[in-house]
Amino acid sequence: MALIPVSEAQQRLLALARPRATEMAPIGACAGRWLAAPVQALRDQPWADLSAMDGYAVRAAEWPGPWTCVDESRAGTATPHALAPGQCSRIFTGAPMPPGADAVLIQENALRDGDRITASADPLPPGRHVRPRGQDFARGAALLNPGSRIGPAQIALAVLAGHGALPVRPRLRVALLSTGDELVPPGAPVPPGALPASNAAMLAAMLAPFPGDVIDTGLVPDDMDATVAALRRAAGADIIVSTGGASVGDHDLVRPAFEAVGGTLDFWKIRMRPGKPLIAGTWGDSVFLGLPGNPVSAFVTAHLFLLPLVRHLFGDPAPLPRPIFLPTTTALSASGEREEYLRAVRSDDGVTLLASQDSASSAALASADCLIVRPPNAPDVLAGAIVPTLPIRD
Ligand SMILES: Nc1nc2c(c(=O)[nH]1)N[C@H]1C(S)=C(S)[C@@H](COP(=O)(O)OP(=O)(O)OC[C@H]3O[C@@H](n4cnc5c(N)ncnc54)[C@H](O)[C@@H]3O)O[C@H]1N2
Ligand code: MOO
Repeated sequence: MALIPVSEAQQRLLALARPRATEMAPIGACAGRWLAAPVQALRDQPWADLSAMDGYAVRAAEWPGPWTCVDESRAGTATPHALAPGQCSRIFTGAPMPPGADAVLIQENALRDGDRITASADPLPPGRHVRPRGQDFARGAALLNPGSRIGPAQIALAVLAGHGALPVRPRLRVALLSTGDELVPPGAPVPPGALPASNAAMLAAMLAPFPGDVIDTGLVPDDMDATVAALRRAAGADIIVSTGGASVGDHDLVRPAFEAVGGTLDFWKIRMRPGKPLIAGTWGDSVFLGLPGNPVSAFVTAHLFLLPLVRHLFGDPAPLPRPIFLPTTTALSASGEREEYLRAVRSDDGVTLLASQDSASSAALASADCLIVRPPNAPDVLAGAIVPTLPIRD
């Protein structure tokens, strides 16, 4: 198969995903998801003209008083009594204005003598310290659009609008397979020839912000039967992700095992560095992604393919990472025929390439906070040139 360009591979991968049904999720389970349908206000907010301050509800035209204080309105009061001319009501923040009152004299500006209230400062314009009914939103108003991300502020708005659940895509099930005879679990003794398996833990951390379950099917030896069995354990997940065994060596069995279980390959090998041997296809309702084993390759391909696929399955209308454009602080040499994703760090001066660009250099990856994107066959550029950069850390 010819190497395919990154952008084409991303589009093809997203097109493999089947649309998922919408569910109503309790509001406490909605953070980090995307709305699947519009959200309208089920009520007026505020529900009535409310006081914004603690003080006295008065008729502004009667300033500076005196008023006779005849009642009290507090948050929770449903039907405050109407005021006659010359009357006022004690009122607290969030309480409904009594009919007849149109302003609030804050208590710091009031002189009180028994029930007799007088203003001590500043004329009161009508509407002073009053939040009119529906000022925030009116019943029926369109508040949030489909495709918008649900964060803390959107949750507050939806709750105030009367919602206890929101329409979203269901939690995602992602199964992980780590292939390689050499792998031992994190923290286990590492005999000669062995390597701690870091990819599954890294991918689980990358997936952590998204609601769902990560199913780690464990370490899979480089053996056809074992790889097939691991894929069967992963069956039914929305996304199945393997790492390692994606390339062309005798022990790279992921692609043949995927085809042996009945998976349909869509593409293999991308014109990118690192990450060339990426495999993508479908198996039943699952999307399969075979990432390369090198930790940096696995990270970069997860960032460019797995996370956009996850966002797409949650209904994000713009799931692909968006570059920002920064000056490079050093000259960059010409790139080869593959698109390059160079590990780099950002500062006030721009973006600086890290010394090690080896796709096995986990230390360089851990100090990087962005990737400089070099298009295929890009020429040398001098320090100061503006280059597309993908942030990889919050
Ligand atoms: N003759 C060729 N050789 C290679 C090619 C090629 O085109 N022709 N491609 C190279 C590229 S590019 C990459 S990337 C690697 C990745 O290939 P694989 O996906 O088959 O990965 P492995 O060979 O299984 O492992 C590579 C490397 O990563 C380590 N590894 C594997 N799994 C994990 C894990 N879970 N945690 C941490 N490290 C892991 C593994 O021990 C190897 O050192 O192939 C090139 N070869
Ligand atoms: O594409 Mo590989 O990931 O360069 O090392």
